Amino acid sequence: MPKKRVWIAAGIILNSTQDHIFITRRHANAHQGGLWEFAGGKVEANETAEQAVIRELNEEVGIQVTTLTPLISLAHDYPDKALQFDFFAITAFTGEACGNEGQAGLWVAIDDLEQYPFPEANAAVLAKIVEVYGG
Ligand SMILES: Nc1nc2c([nH]c(=O)n2[C@@H]2O[C@H](COP(=O)(O)OP(=O)(O)OP(=O)(O)O)[C@@H](O)[C@H]2O)c(=O)[nH]1
Ligand SMILES: [Mg+2]
Repeated sequence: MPKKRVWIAAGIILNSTQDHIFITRRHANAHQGGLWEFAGGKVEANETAEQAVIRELNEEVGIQVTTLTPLISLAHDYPDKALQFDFFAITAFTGEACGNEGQAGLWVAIDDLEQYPFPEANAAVLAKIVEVYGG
C-alpha cells in the first residue's frame, strides 16, 4: 500500500529589511531531529495551508502573521515519510519571534544560511530563498 502523503505548511520568517530569517532547531527526538527548520507543521482537516502556517507560527514561534506569500511547493520522500510542502515567505508579523516551545531559535543572515544543517527536503527551499532574497 502506498503511504499517505502528509501535507506540511512552513514559514520563512523575514525581518523588516529582508536580509535575515528566523530559523528553529527541531527537538532531538523529533523526525529529522537536531536539524534546523522553518517553523510549521501539518495542515489539519478543514484548514488551508495559509491557515495552518499562521496557526503553527503562532504556536511554535509566538508571532502573529500579517502578510504571507507562497515561496515554493514541493514533494519529498524520506525513507519513513512521504511529505508535500507549501513554504510561505512571511514578510510582516507582530510579536517577537522566539522558540516558543523550548526549541532553539535564531535570526540568521541569508548569506549564512548554508552553514546550518537542514533536512534534505529543504535544499530547494534554501536555493529559492537565495534566488529571491539573497544579496
Ligand atoms: N516544519 C518543518 N518541517 C520540516 C521542514 N523540513 C522537513 O523535512 N520537515 C519535515 O516535515 C514534517 C513536519 O512535521 P512537524 O513535526 O513540524 O509537524 P507538526 O508540528 O504538525 O508535528 P506534530 O503533529 O507531531 O506536532 C516533519 O517530518 C519534518 O521532519 C521544515 O523546514 N519545517
Ligand atoms: Mg512543527
